[in-house]
Formats: sequence, structure tokens, C-alpha cells
Amino acid sequence: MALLRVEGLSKRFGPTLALDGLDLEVRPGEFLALLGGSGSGKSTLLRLVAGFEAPDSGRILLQGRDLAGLPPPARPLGMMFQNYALFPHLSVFDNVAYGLRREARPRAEIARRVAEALAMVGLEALAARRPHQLSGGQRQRVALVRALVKRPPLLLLDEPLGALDAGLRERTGFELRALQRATGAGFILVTHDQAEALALADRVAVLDRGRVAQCGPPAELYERPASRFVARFLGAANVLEGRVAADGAVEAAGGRLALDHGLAPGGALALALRPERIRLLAGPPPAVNAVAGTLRELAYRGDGWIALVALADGTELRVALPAAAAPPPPGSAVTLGWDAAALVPLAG
Ligand SMILES: Nc1ncnc2c1ncn2[C@@H]1O[C@H](COP(=O)(O)OP(=O)(O)OP(=O)(O)O)[C@@H](O)[C@H]1O
Repeated sequence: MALLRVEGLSKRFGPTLALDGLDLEVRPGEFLALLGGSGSGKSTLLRLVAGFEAPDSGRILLQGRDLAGLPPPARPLGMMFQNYALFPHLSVFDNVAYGLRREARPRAEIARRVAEALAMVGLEALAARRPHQLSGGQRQRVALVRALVKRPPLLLLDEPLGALDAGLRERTGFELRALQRATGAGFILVTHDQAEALALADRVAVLDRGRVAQCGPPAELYERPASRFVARFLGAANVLEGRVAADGAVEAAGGRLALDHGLAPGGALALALRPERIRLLAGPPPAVNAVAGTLRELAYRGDGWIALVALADGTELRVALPAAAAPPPPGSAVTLGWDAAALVPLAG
């Protein structure tokens, strides 16, 4: 059985349709990332699951039970939202113990469970401190174990790493995933950071205008995006608009493109092509999967280069080159090529 099942969920705020018949499933023990641009409905979905808002239509089932009408505290969920304020006047221990005390658990059990929870994130030595005596990353970890100490089957996290700097963000991300595996809880993590979603999640759901545009394991979304939207949103893929010629090759971007499998001729077709799958070619171009263009812009990124190449038909390709590629200066004529397997047909 699914841990969480969301069926046909819709929510309107005045003229804005924040969720538009959204369907989603989270499996037991799964780390699911909700990825989407600003206003795509990520936070609204989390707020509806948490019970802070009621849907206009649709159902939310947790472990098979319809949550309709249940107030937030009655929902068996842990939550860590953007403004995860800790109680400033309470110690780390008391912050984490808060939820267990409200359940009137025996003192000895509370002491044991809080100690275990703090040990999971390496904060047992800081139990007596107040929040203002902690670093940002430490506060964030206290908020996390506070949400987990009641062992909820599902934890909702809204941009939990958003306030941390890049280095701490990556480290805390790894900790988050280790904690998820150790507890076996299902996690839903809202983020607008695609690298974070791809790195941490078992599956990623890409949201677009209140619907799930695609949901699947990170590599599947990245390698086989279903639509132009997902291809561009994840990893800034190039999208080539073309037409299938009589011999099954694709005419696009002013060149002839061959896929690694046959296509029925005649139709219009969009193909995704990742920037890092494109190479600079020297010498005469091959007959297929190569195009000539002019290098317009070049940016050094430390681990490599990003080049913008304008083709004769006006298409602009984004090309990621390795640091050792030694690209020619802007204004140069270049030939680009790629393997047939790099071309991914898009359905929408
Ligand atoms: N309480 C509200 N009143 C009016 N409009 C709202 C309300 N909450 C959300 N919206 C609107 O619903 C849409 C979805 O908002 P939501 O906060 O779910 O997006 P999001 O994907 O979380 O965006 P962000 O990444 O910017 O946080 C937006 O257009 C937003 O302006």
C-alpha cells in the first residue's frame, strides 16, 4: 500500500489555481523530492497534506486513511517548514522533548528517546544549550530531530536547507538522507534546487502549474525527460524542433540527426539534447549528428566551460565542455557533434 496517496487534488486562491487535479504517491520509506519553479504549487501541496488548508476537491490518504477533516495535530506527520523556529527559551533537550511531553509520555521514556534522537545527529553534547548558542546548521538539525522524535511515518520538509550556505547545505543534505534511511520514515522534501532534488531523492516529482509534469527516479527524469518543460527545467537541456524525413532521420537545427532507434517518417518531433553530451569536433563534420555554428559566448565555470553556439538556422545550443577542452575564442566557427543515444524524443 502507498504511504501517501494524493488523488485529484485541487486548490484555488481567488483567481489562482494553485493545485490543478494533482495526483501523487509516496511509497513507504521513500524519499520523494517535490521540485518546481516559484508558484508551481509545492508549498500548497504540503500545507494541504499537513492540514493547514482544506482542498477544494480531491483526497489525501495516509496509510489508506482519508485525512479530510483531521486537524493538523491529529495527523500522524512530522513537519519541518521554512520558518522552523525553535522555542528560544527552551534548551535543545526541551525543544526536542516538547512533542513527547504533550503526549504525556513517562519521563524515563522521554529522556531515552530525546537522547537517542540527538545522538542520531551528533548533538548529544549540546542538549543543555539554548537555540541562540547554536550554529545555523546545528539549529537546523535540532529542528529536524524535533520533527522526527515522535517517529512519524511521513515527514514533510519545506526547503529545509534553504537558509544554509552551499558547503553546509551539501553536508546537511547527506545527513538528511542518512537520517531518512535510519528512521525508515517517508520524506517529502520541497525544493526549487534541482541538484538537491536529484542528489537526495529516491524519486523526484516535477511540478508545473499545480500538476505533476513527471515523477520518477532522478536518473530517469534527467536522461529521459517526458516533455519540453521537464527537459528545460532539469539541467537546462537543449530542445531541438524537427521533422522526421522519409528515411527515418530527423531534420532539425539545420542538420540531419539520427536516433539510435527508427522513427516513423512524416511527423514533427522535439528532441532533448543535454549540454554535456555535445562535443566540439575537429576536421570535416560527419553526415549525421553534427552541425556547424558560431561560438557566441563562453563562460569558465571551474570544472569546465559553458558555450553558447548559434547555428545557421537561428537555433542556439548550450554546450558544456570539460575544462581540458580548450575551446576557441568567441566568434570562431565550430562543429558540434553527439552520439545518437544523446537524442531523447519528447512527448509534449
Ligand atoms: N494563501 C494564499 N492566498 C493567495 N494565493 C496563494 C496563497 N497561497 C499560495 N497562493 C498562490 O498559489 C500559487 C502556488 O503557490 P505555492 O506557494 O504553493 O508555490 P510554490 O511552488 O511553493 O512556490 P515557491 O517556490 O515560490 O515557494 C502561487 O501563485 C501563489 O501565489
